[in-house]
Amino acid sequence: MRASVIQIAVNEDESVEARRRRVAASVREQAGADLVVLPELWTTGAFAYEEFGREAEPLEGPTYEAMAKAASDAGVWLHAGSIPERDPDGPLYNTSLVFSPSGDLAAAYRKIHRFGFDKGEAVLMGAGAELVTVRLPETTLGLSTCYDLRFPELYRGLVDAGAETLVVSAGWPERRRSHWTLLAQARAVENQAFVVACGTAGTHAGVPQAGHSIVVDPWGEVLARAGAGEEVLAVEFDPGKAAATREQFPALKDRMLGLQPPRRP
Ligand SMILES: NC(=O)CCC(=O)C(=O)O
Repeated sequence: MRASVIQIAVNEDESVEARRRRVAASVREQAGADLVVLPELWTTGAFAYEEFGREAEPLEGPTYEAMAKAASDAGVWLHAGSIPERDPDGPLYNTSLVFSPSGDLAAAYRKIHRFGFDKGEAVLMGAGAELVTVRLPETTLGLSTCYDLRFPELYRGLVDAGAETLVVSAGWPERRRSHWTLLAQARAVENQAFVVACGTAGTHAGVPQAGHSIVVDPWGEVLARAGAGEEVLAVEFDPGKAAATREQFPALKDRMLGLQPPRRP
């Protein structure tokens, strides 16, 4: 299976429309790949909180249109990263879109864990409530977004739903780059799954981005790693390795569910 991870630079000197055109062109250049992955909130930047409301789109808005067309032009499965979605009946959501090679929407995932504690995304956006998997011919994707990476139970839920390739679409800051790499490898090892983690480059809202998108195999080996700048990370892997690893080293079968909390003295 061939995957292209497009690590986009999100800088404020480029308009959203210009970036949308540039990203669509980059997706088209990936014809021949099976899966293309984009980062979180690449229209605005994940930390450009003031832009969320201004640039929010309905689900089937301009980014949806451009990415659906790019997916069908290239004939690839496209995880188009996430958009600030304006739900007509509710709040904003940080919503990832996945398109099939014919340009049809295969899945939409509303980010479950919002970043910012008592500000930023955590107060500006609503929380998703549903795990999302997508069946591709070669593997089943489990979807997640950025801060979700810190919550292992989400990935266990995705594994229980059949995921063998965990996609993380992110706008992770440089300041916590070591966490990004460590957690991507941890999620791969503990879930015996591929992790395809795509971040942003550049600086927006004064927050330098980590870049360093990474693809990890179910044994925790790093198959490919990007640098700090804009880059397309192309990687080929055998998706069957997830099932093989789970069979040869069946640690997932030893999970002890429903543990009791410690008894109070
Ligand atoms: N956009 C995000 O979710 C940022 C997450 C982050 O900075 C962190 O977990 O650290």
